[in-house]
Amino acid sequence: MSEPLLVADHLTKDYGTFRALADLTLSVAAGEVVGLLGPNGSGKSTALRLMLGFLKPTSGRARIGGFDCWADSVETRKRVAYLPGELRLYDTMTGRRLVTFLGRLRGDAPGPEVDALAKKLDIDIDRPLTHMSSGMKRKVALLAVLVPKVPLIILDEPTNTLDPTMRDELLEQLKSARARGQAVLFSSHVLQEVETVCDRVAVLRRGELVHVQEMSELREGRSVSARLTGPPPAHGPGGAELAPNTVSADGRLQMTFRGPLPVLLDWLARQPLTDLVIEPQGLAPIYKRFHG
Ligand SMILES: Nc1ncnc2c1ncn2[C@@H]1O[C@H](COP(=O)(O)OP(=O)(O)OP(=O)(O)O)[C@@H](O)[C@H]1O
Repeated sequence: MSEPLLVADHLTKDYGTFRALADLTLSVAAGEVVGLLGPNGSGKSTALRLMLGFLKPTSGRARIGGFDCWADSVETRKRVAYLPGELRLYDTMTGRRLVTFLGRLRGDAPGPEVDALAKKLDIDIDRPLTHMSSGMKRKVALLAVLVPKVPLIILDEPTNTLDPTMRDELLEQLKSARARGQAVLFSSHVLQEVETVCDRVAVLRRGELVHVQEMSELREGRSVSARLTGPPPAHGPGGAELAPNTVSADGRLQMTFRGPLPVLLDWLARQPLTDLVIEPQGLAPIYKRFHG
């Protein structure tokens, strides 16, 4: 069986005596969207820059399409479109010239999709970049990343400086990229955006991978919060055992339920409730476990 599109294999980076990334092993398959989640300084950008061949690993390696990201960086970069966390654009160009220039560097001639995408992102790409706000420049950079149909898109905190409408548009664009079979790896510290779009989420803490979450597992779960006015129930939904701290001393019920909704509703209907919230299970409790 061939290896996944992107493979990080015990990837480690020290800056002097400081270990910014420790032993990261992670893969991204074609057509998969993976989020790299962690607070400031947890090693997200370092991981992405190692995968792009901008940094030499202290030990371990990363491969894209079977090529080593450091030793064969020309080959690996042909397969990747990258949005850096901090932009350095050629300010004298218009947005259109920049996108065309970057396309030509990889041997593509961007077609009419540039204008369609510019319209969706609500940018005038014929304005010089010097006349654009930082959010507009970021949208031009996003356009340059979304136009080429490369196997892998890597984005470092792509929603930074985007307004909420544009953030949603970007997430839609990432879903479209997945539907075309492109893989996406992006860093973020915003739980809600990774929940919306990712197939898998990798949580970093101080340079270490502390958790990998398949989002499909969470989407099957529901988080239930309620207040009980009577004694705690003897059993959970469908007669299942209840975990010991499901109901606190002051009557607050907090649980996760996986199973058919009617079973949950039937059980809840028989409890002495004054308050009830049922939500899709999100990443928040998992993230809090590592970054509480
Ligand atoms: N060139 C460098 N020299 C020394 N230390 C560095 C260098 N670049 C990053 N670091 C340190 O490595 C750690 C990881 O940084 P990195 O930029 O990878 O984190 P991050 O998760 O992307 O953070 P943010 O969310 O703030 O962008 C931080 O402690 C940072 O200070």
